[in-house]
Amino acid sequence: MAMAEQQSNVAVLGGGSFGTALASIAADNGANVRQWLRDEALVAQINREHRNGRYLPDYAINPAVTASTDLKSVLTGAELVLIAIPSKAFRSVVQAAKPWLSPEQILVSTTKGIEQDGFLLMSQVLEQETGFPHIGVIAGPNLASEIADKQLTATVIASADALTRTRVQQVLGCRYFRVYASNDRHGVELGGALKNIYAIAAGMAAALGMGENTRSMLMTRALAEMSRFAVAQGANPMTFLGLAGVGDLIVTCSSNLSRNYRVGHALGTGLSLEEAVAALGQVAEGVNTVKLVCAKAREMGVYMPLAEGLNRVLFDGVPAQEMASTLMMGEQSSDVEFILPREAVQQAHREQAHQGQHNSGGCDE
Ligand SMILES: NC(=O)c1ccc[n+]([C@@H]2O[C@H](COP(=O)([O-])OP(=O)(O)OC[C@H]3O[C@@H](n4cnc5c(N)ncnc54)[C@H](O)[C@@H]3O)[C@@H](O)[C@H]2O)c1
Ligand SMILES: O=P(O)(O)OC[C@H](O)CO
Repeated sequence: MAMAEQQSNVAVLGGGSFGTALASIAADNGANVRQWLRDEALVAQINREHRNGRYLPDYAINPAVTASTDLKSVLTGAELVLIAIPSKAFRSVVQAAKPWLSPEQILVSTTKGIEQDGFLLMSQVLEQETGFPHIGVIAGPNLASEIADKQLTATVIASADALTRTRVQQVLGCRYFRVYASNDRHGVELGGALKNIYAIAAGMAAALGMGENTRSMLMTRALAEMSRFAVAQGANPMTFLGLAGVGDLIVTCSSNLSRNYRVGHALGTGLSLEEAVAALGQVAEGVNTVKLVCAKAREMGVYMPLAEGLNRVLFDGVPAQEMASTLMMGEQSSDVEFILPREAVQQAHREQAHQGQHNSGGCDE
């Protein structure tokens, strides 16, 4: 046993790649782990072969993980409940689990998505459904297959509740998985959800043959845009300097292991959205997130040219090649607006124009 101080009972809801990877970490760390999933055949395979042939076929699962389709037996006696269910099904699974949840338990969402009705993040859904005090989220640069391969990885547990932060650090922190703490739950959760949008754009840019300068510009301006949105939603901008902000953005915008990146790449090669999603065969949360975030940004008056550009490519039939113009036609404003506000740059431009000293700044080819 690594850092866990006492043997704990952990429940994982979800039989996908991340749920399976987290279940195995907790078991590697000495916990009793029970994993809930709906598919009887997959349950049998996990228990018999210690392998999840549907989502992580190439990796061994710690034999201490026991899978079941029975929510009651999985949840009863669990100190920590990790929920790794796509956002569209998250609430219904929490509702089904509710009879066996209790206020003493620590409930942690690992899902990087947004619920359409009310623009709710998954920890808010947990709060609404249970009203329990120990609620947190896990987010960070965490490609499930790399974790399953025991590649050195770090994540963030975010909660206003110190017990939640500490216990998750103890239960999951081990020689290949580091767990850093944050009390900005909203910022960390938004970071995880928002970066999926830009991972689609990055996959698309790669397929279109754009260079490293372009990729760097895309990721950096994405960081400016997502932190602008999150701050307008009440998050702390400093959170975006951390693993759940720039950390997750880097990995998801750079890796073919990311499902969001792969959807973008498929779009960039000319597939339609339906074809790209069908080819993936798994959930890419960013497809839904971009629609919800653009609607919310318009409502709040938050400037998000990259997300808007991607939204048009995904849903309005605009060719993927036009993503490039989204990058180049937006306002030339402040680099880091938490240092030099956008409004100050805009005001200076207006004053220059007013004095007739303004140069169009355009450059042809
Ligand atoms: N895969 C990763 O690398 C990774 C890493 C970090 C976070 N996440 C986040 O974790 C969440 C889950 O990801 P994943 O990779 O495990 O997803 P996945 O697509 O691999 O699997 C999701 C699981 O949920 C189950 N499911 C779907 N609808 C359900 C329903 N109505 N009722 C019960 N179960 C249902 C599926 O059968 C599957 O077992 C996602 O929101 C993702 O953003 C994923
Ligand atoms: O496969 P994706 O695109 O859902 O991304 C996985 C994780 O969020 C990376 O941290």
